[in-house]
Amino acid sequence: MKISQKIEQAAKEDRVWWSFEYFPPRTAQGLQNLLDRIERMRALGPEFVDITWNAGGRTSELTSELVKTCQKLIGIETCMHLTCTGMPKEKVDIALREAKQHGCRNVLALRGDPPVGKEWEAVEGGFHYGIDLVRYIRKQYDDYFDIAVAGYPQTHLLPPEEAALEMQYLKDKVDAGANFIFTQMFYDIDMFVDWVRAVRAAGITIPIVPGIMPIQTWNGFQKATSLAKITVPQAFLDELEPHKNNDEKVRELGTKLVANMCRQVLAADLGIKGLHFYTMNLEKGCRMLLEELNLVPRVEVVKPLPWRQSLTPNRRAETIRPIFWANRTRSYLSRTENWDEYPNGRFGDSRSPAYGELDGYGIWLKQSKDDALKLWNTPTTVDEITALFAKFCLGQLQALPWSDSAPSSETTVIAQQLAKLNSLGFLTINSQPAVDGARSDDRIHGWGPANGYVYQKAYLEFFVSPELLDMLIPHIERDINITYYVINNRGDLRTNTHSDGPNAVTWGVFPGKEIVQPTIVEAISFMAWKDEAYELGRQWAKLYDPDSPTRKLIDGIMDSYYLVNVVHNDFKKPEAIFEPFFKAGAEYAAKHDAPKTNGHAH
Ligand SMILES: Cc1cc2nc3c(=O)[nH]c(=O)nc-3n(C[C@H](O)[C@H](O)[C@H](O)COP(=O)(O)OP(=O)(O)OC[C@H]3O[C@@H](n4cnc5c(N)ncnc54)[C@H](O)[C@@H]3O)c2cc1C
Ligand SMILES: NC(=O)c1ccc[n+]([C@@H]2O[C@H](COP(=O)([O-])OP(=O)(O)OC[C@H]3O[C@@H](n4cnc5c(N)ncnc54)[C@H](O)[C@@H]3O)[C@@H](O)[C@H]2O)c1
Repeated sequence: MKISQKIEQAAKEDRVWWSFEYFPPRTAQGLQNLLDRIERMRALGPEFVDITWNAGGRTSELTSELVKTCQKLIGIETCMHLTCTGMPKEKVDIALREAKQHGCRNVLALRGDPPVGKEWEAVEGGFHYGIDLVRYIRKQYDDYFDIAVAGYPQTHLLPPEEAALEMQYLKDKVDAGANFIFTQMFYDIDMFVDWVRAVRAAGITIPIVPGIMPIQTWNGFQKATSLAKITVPQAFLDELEPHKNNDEKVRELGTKLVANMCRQVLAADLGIKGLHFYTMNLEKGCRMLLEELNLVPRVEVVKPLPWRQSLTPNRRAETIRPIFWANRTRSYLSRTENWDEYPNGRFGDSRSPAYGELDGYGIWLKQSKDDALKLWNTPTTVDEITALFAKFCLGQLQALPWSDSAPSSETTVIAQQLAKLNSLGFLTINSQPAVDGARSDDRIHGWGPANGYVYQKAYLEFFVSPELLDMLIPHIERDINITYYVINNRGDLRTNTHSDGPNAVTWGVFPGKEIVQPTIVEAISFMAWKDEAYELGRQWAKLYDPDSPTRKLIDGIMDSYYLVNVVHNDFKKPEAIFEPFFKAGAEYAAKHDAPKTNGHAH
């Protein structure tokens, strides 16, 4: 059924409705689990779901697969996003043909974001703007599909002539045949209301569906709003910031703030009866919001479900559950519901549907070309690169291609050690210090509910040259408490671990709760992350001319360096993780005599 018909029906019945957006997960297991989650979240009564399209098309086949499964097997009305980015006409044709074959009647036509540092460019034989896609779909499929387009309440803040131009573009998309508008997320209700009124004043009459992003964690909220440059009312910050180390509290307060905003949207006499939730593939935040709005019954205690076969085809025949649940298969399904409640992206569980995504649309450097060049200049030697990394760790550089925000406060505890490692040639991109039972409200290390204790194993992740790696490994292997994974850009993996299972590196003990284990290290997520890690380096290189020394230097590093992660499993020895690095670095220095001045590759 078309979404516009559903909207019409709900309006006739004068009832509020809602829908859920999901993105294609990064790993096969994440995908299986997302399907289970979508199926479970049906109980929350979404009118339909929609599936994002990955800019550049890396997981675009997955979008089609997901559309098919939701539409045919889960049996829920589905809207497919489709973008122009990296899509010649033939690929658009395939996507639309498959959508139709699968019974999908709804497409959100978008341009897609430009790759960073670049102007948006159409591929040869492709489309330029969302409107081109709208026209093409109408021409090819007449009115078979409902077509949605994107609207941006934030544009209302632009200078008047620019805002008017954006409004005209929106009007053109509607005149070209769009049936309804999904908006970008927003938190400023006044701005939203003004924008909707302006849309109506411009003669646009089709339904507007507001995009609602639940607030799930402080970091997630910060990242999502800064990436999309979304205005956040001061009242939100005043309420949330004092609790930024307690994600449970942030979500509780964030739910109230966002629910309040939703109530105002529904009450504002705008004719809006529907709310479109950006789930980020997470369940609890949406459920809490719907409960707070009294749209679904409140579930106080999640009772363990009895063991049952999954309805997802791939999981129907499953007899083995992941190692964590080996002895507790009965509670597996209900446990997986909440396993990624506080995703922190560092080394999340690759089985989680929410694994490794920040915006759901793809991986790009977060800086514009100008900003990137200002930050990182034009290094021409390895030493200049290591110096950038060392400066970042010391808090003297705002960002690296792999680290979009300044080091966290807990990183400052090991800043000197990290800076030294970097100057020795280990280019660190991620780390955590060991923590042996800090209070959960600890200013630096704390997280989670009050009156608990949190623990961490020391962790390091870095790029390193083959020669320096060869010197490091024997030192690492001398410490039986260290486990490591080494991978290159071709995907050859080496490890001294003896199981494929996850290694918990962050866990917390809280009153009246099971142990919470938000961060793990495991082979599958490392392998999935590896593509992204090398891709970020490639994108950095591409900011420079193809023949420039900087381009060649960074490409050379991405071609030859290994990506390594190391866990020191004895969390009572915070300094022990650094020792093998200092020894290997000293050995390297002795071999190369004056290592830090000549700038040769390590
Ligand atoms: C609800 C929603 C869902 C989204 N889902 C995805 C997704 O799944 N995958 C993804 O990659 N991205 C997604 N995005 C992001 C979106 O692709 C980007 O924001 C993109 O930059 C704009 O797409 P659009 O279709 O709104 O752009 P368009 O309407 O094509 O506009 C793009 C730009 O071109 C300008 N423009 C438009 N028409 C003309 C014209 N005729 N002449 C000159 N300039 C013009 C506009 O001012 C605008 O700056 C989503 C955004 C929203 C709001
Ligand atoms: N490593 C993985 O397996 C993995 C898995 C999924 C996603 N990712 C991606 O990794 C990135 C980081 O994820 P996050 O949310 O944990 O990031 P984050 O920015 O929170 O960084 C994690 C920790 O590492 C520290 N850190 C950041 N840059 C560092 C550097 N250069 N050297 C040493 N320490 C540094 C930070 O201070 C922080 O404490 C994201 O882009 C995420 O998508 C990584």
